[in-house]
Amino acid sequence: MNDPAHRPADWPSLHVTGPVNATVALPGSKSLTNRFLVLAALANGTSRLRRPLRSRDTLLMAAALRSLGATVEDFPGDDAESADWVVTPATLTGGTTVDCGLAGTVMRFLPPVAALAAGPVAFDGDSRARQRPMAPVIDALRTLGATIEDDGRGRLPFSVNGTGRMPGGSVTLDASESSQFVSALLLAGARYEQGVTVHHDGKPVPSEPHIRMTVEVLRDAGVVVDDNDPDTWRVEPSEINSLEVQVEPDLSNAGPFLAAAVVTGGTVHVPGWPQHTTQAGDALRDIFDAMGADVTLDRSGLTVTGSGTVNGLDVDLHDAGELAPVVAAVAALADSPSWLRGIAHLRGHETDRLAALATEINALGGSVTETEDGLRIVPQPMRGGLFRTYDDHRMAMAAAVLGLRGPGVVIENVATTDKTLPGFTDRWSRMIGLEVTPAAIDATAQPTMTGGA
Ligand SMILES: O=C(O)C1=C[C@@H](OP(=O)(O)O)[C@@H](O)[C@H](O)C1
Ligand SMILES: C=C(OP(=O)(O)O)C(=O)O
Repeated sequence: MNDPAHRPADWPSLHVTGPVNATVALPGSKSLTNRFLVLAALANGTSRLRRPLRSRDTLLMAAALRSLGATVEDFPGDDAESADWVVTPATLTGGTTVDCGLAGTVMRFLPPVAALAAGPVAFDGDSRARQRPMAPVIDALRTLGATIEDDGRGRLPFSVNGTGRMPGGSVTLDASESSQFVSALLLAGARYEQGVTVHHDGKPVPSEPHIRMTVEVLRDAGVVVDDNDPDTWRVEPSEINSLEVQVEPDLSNAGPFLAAAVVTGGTVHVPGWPQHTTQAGDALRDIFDAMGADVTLDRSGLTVTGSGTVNGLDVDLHDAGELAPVVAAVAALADSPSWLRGIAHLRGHETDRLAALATEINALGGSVTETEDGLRIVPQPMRGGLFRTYDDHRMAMAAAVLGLRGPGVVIENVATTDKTLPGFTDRWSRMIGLEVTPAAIDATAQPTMTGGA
């Protein structure tokens, strides 16, 4: 991958000399879409998901559920970009292999579902997925009655050898590396004979809004969940009601677009921003406000207007780690230093994001130091150059933000953004007012473009 001759589609990112002013509509939330798909496949009837996200992570989830026996069909909806998904559950059967790609939600949420299937279900994924932490889910499923064959490393690949039923019960695990370990067991737990009680024992669980999201979608589907005691969640055994839901836009994916307003002194409006949400991306409102932007949420959506100066900030992103790459990019362009804290767990994300951000921002002239649990960022004049993305969609999006202000930033393998936001380069180009043509995404052939609104 480091051999320039073999690098997939590098993209000279777009540099602007004036403010970015745009309205940017975003497709559905990855986290909500994949939770709804799982619950719909376990439900007591046919469900309909409106405006679901169709990206690599959610297409892998849909394909996996199909291979376990559920039907997931396209149905014309009211969103031109994305047909509805109609999901009809069926008795789950094994004898299949699940490709997790690099999706944490697939590799963590589906083994507890596979434990309910009759027959073996093999799990594997991208080479980096084989390094992402999984052991707490594997160990917990064994405690709850599942048989799992693995090589003892507590990582992909492994096989869940289901019998068509799961006893369930109580389990203690350490979810300090990922909230997804807890969400995974809760999502399937209602279908276990004794339900499930999950107790966390360890350093604080990251990404807590994602667990709240899990609890909320379960309750909306009629499942009784008790989360009154700290670090303990109890899901009662019950049916899961079929769903009729509209997926909110992905607020974390709004990050780079809103950041474009912040770093260029422009205005970006994201329609449909929910007034109430469990999405971690909602934290962008406070973050960009603290960085000096004007942030307004009203019925039409969220509007962020950059003031022309960008304040550095000291922020704990433990609850919203997936925002860190874009916030780091904005911080690198700020007028004063920043601390991003509480994000040691990002070392187990799509790549080691702390190392990757420090290495790549520094390669463009920045000054980023990795700390035990985050990043210290001291803004410096930036230069152009290749920004490696390590198969991480959010690294590519962070690079696009840097490229707005510094000409000559080339984003390696920009297609990695397909993980959660297909068509990223088209959407980005439209945002800054460029006509989108097929040639505009033929990265290697194009000079750096200068746009502006
Ligand atoms: O449950 C989810 O949908 C997610 C939980 C979080 O994972 P971690 O708790 O591993 O950070 C988040 O970063 C990820 O993008 C999506
Ligand atoms: C950490 C992320 O994804 P995953 O669901 O694969 O963990 C992310 O999208 O930032």
